[in-house]
Amino acid sequence: MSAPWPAPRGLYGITAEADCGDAERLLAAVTAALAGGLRLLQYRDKRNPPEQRAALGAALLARCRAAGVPLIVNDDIELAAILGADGVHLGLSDGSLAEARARLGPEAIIGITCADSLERARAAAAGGASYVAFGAFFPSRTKPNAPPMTLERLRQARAELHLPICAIGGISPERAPPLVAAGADYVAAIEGLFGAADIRAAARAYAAAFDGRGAP
Ligand SMILES: Cc1ncc(COP(=O)(O)OP(=O)(O)O)c(N)n1
Ligand SMILES: Cc1nc(C(=O)O)sc1CCOP(=O)(O)O
Ligand SMILES: [Mg+2]
Repeated sequence: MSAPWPAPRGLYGITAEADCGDAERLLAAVTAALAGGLRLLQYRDKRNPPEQRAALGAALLARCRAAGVPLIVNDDIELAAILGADGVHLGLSDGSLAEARARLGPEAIIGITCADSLERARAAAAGGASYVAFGAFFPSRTKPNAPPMTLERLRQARAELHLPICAIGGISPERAPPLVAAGADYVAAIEGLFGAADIRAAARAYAAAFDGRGAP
């Protein structure tokens, strides 16, 4: 059964490329993050061929279902459909929101990258997106060319938009609280979470930024 949406506010973990070469390592990392309070998981894997991504995605979905946490597939609408995942995340050069909605159905979680653009977020909201993502709030070693986004624009987005907002880009646990205070419902992290020596402790530290804040 699909996980409920919106998921409670909190940490949105995104799988690290470094873990995607080893299924055991990937599942151990995700299991630790779930134990630490991860609220959403995105399967982002730009290194493996389709068959391997289908196998890893299925294993991740089983793990997420057991924890009641939604699994979002990055970029690939068809893989999300084949897996029966909870949704898909689309950037500027990925498939369209309309195409994803038509393929995945009305209940699917569809997230849209808005970079630093309120205009794009307005269009995504009007087009039926489930959440919008802004970034990069800090320099990201994972995605060094992501354009910068400001806290002030996040506040504007929060004041105007009536759908969940995700913040992304170079976010460590220490950097999460001001983003949450400015209106982020989810903070997305790769390196700060899956690059941590203790992934469960890192997830807990992110989750602490949301203490006292309930559903979006
Ligand atoms: C939650 C979230 N926000 C933004 C992105 C970036 O998406 P995109 O711009 O398509 O870049 P890639 O991740 O595909 O390299 C994301 N994946 N997740
Ligand atoms: C995948 C991605 N998208 C971004 C955006 O700004 O849209 S930043 C980013 C990388 C996030 O990884 P880390 O937490 O390691 O910085
Ligand atoms: Mg993409």
